[in-house]
Amino acid sequence: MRLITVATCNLNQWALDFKGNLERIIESIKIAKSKGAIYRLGPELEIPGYGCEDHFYEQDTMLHSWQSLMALLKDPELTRDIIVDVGMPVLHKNVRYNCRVILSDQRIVMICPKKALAMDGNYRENRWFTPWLKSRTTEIFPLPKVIADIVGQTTCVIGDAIIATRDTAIANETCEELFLPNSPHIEMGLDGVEMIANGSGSHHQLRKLKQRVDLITSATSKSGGIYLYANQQGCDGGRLYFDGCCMIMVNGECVAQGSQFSLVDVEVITATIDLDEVRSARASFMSRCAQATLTKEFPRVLCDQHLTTYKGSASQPIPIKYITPAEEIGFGPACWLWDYLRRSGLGGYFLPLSGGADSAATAAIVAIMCQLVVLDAGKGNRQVIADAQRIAGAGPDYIPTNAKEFASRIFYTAYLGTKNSSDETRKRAAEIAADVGAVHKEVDIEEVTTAFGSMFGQVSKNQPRFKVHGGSNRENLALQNVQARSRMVASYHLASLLLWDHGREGSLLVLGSANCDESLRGYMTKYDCSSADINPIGGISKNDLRIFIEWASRERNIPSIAQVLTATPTAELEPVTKEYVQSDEADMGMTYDELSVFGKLRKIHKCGPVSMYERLVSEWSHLEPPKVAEKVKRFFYYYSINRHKMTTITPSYHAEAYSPDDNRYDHRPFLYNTKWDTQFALIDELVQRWKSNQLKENSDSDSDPSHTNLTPPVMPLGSSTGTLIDRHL
Ligand SMILES: Nc1ncnc2c1ncn2[C@@H]1O[C@H](COP(=O)(O)OP(=O)(O)OC[C@H]2O[C@@H]([n+]3cccc(C(=O)O)c3)[C@H](O)[C@@H]2O)[C@@H](O)[C@H]1O
Ligand SMILES: Nc1ncnc2c1ncn2[C@@H]1O[C@H](COP(=O)(O)OP(=O)(O)OP(=O)(O)O)[C@@H](O)[C@H]1O
Ligand SMILES: NC(=O)CC[C@H](N)C(=O)O
Repeated sequence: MRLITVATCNLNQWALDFKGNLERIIESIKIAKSKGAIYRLGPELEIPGYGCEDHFYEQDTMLHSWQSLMALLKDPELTRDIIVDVGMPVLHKNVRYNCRVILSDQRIVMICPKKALAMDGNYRENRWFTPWLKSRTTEIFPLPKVIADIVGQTTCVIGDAIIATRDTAIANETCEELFLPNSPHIEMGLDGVEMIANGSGSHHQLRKLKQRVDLITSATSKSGGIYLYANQQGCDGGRLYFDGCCMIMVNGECVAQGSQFSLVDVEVITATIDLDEVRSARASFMSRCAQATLTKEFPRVLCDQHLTTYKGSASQPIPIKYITPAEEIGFGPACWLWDYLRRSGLGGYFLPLSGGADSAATAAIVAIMCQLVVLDAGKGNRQVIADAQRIAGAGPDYIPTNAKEFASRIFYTAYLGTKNSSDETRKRAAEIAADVGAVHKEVDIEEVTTAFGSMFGQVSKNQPRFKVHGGSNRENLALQNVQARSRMVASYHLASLLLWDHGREGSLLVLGSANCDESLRGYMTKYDCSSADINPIGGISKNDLRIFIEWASRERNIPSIAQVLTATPTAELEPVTKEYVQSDEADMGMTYDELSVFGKLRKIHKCGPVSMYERLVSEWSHLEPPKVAEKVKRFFYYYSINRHKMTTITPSYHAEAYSPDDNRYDHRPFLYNTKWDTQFALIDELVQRWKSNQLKENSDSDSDPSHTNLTPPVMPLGSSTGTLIDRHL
């Protein structure tokens, strides 16, 4: 047995919070050492924080990063008997790299720049960094004088190399590199690297953890070896929630796993691994050995440390813990809201609560946040207790022990009724607020909207009417929108005064609750309650929210929210008559299920109108192509007339791959030709072609007595012939 004890962590870093970031790094090193680890891995760019974005251009960010590194090197204890692997940006020959810096015994062993940058979806690393493209090449890096003065070392190695200790070989692979078809761990593993250290900055997305775990499992089961995975955890200043889940895997099995969602700022996990297990697995895998002998060697940088011991016992495999999407929606946004609140310096949240599904889900997420705070306070988490005391405006003796009681200090809701509001939604809102412990107000905003009516009377003799009263579409929309917009102004007014009214300092953050699907369709009033400070559910589809509501009502002690599942979603902006009750899906001209499909095809599968039509003709076999064409065209029409609303959409928690958030994720124009002339003309041609084929087939079958199948077949994609443009040319 040759045992090695290693540590990795989840750190809740915050962009540009150099002091806090350094404190958390130091704490993680101390914990790792106290658990006997000889290697400590931290998240990607942990020194300045992963999300510095354009601040990476600033020389100040470099300067402060070196200052933090200097602090780590200055204290002889921190790097004694342990290899410390930290992430920071490094400028080499006037080129900026996203690097791992390897420290040992107050020396810099080497600097490993990231070789493949993350550039899709939310990631734009190539905007600030250059990948290290010189495979198996190292150069001399002259250390800044301040560092050289401390460590007595003037240069170190930078580049694509392996760290060779006296008894093993270790290499870095940074975040995105794990996701590549040709990951560094493949060649490095073949070249004898026994442990890969991956410091990541990887964000949460619903159902994504499995992909990450599968990649690490496959990396270590195919080639054998140890894999250390560290991640940022929390909101580091943007829309993303980094979901931790630090892990240690050996030969395809997990031996330690950290939390995915947590309020703990520093979480260190360790495992003791028998290196002989790795050696034996590899050396008996004969076809791998043959490949290994052919592998071109990487440069090795020596680190004169002995990492293994013969004493102790190895950690045993554990099952990987996955949670359900409903739990992910509950815990991810709740942790994000907590980080946002404590870091914003404000005194709590305000939510306009309508008694409908979306604001009910948002209220439930705040309730779960309060539950997590109470749970962590109960475990003695001093940071959580201190933050809770400050936010709640309570004294040093206050310890939150009851989630509803804590909510009553930091969560305010209001039902903002007009004459179109129903008793049913008003009652539901009050019950939900009581269930989550919020301070709830009922405010009548009818007078405010009437005042807008009088204002219009000053400029016109015409008084707009609702459609049900004989008004036009335009009048109908204007009368709806003034109610919705007044709610937004009322919300900010209440948020700025409610704490004052309760004799407390500060003000509240306004929560928005537009979901991903209605944003995509633009079924919302611009600058209404969708224009809030932040929105925990803006990246979540209506269907997932329903799953979440069902779970939260059952498992998180919020029974009243279950009522919204059976209620018809309605904006309650139009008068109810005997013949008419406003309903979301009827208004939108499409169902939430259909919207989810359109959303995924548009964003994830990169479909324009024609490809979407073609895909859906084959997937929606219950509909005939003319119906599919109508639905696709309707979707693109509404999507494009409302796209401008995405430019001002409230920043929301990114949770869904088909999020339409224009600001960071889904970059598109916001002024479209909403006629889509060319695109819709081709769809019409394809429909025409289908109709002609139908006629032909019907007439063929009429003349063929053996043909008994009367159901019109759906034409397979690309099988059509004719004189029209062939899409598949
Ligand atoms: N191309 C363009 N670029 C930039 N801005 C553009 C624009 N076209 C219109 N606009 C602007 O956008 C305005 C139209 O958008 P907007 O005012 O939102 O109004 P609009 O989209 O016409 O109506 C809002 C819709 O949301 C529905 N809704 C449903 C459920 C809840 C709520 C709610 O709020 O509670 C609302 C409501 O029933 C209605 O159908 C125009 O008046 C103009 O100011
Ligand atoms: N009567 C109301 N009182 C308070 N807030 C309201 C009211 N009506 C609407 N809102 C706010 O405006 C937002 C958008 O309204 P909309 O009718 O679109 O609701 P929704 O998206 O269907 O959500 P919900 O299911 O919460 O009603 C709501 O989520 C809520 O925050
Ligand atoms: N920082 C990174 O390289 C992250 C990229 C990676 N694809 C992820 O989502 O986890």
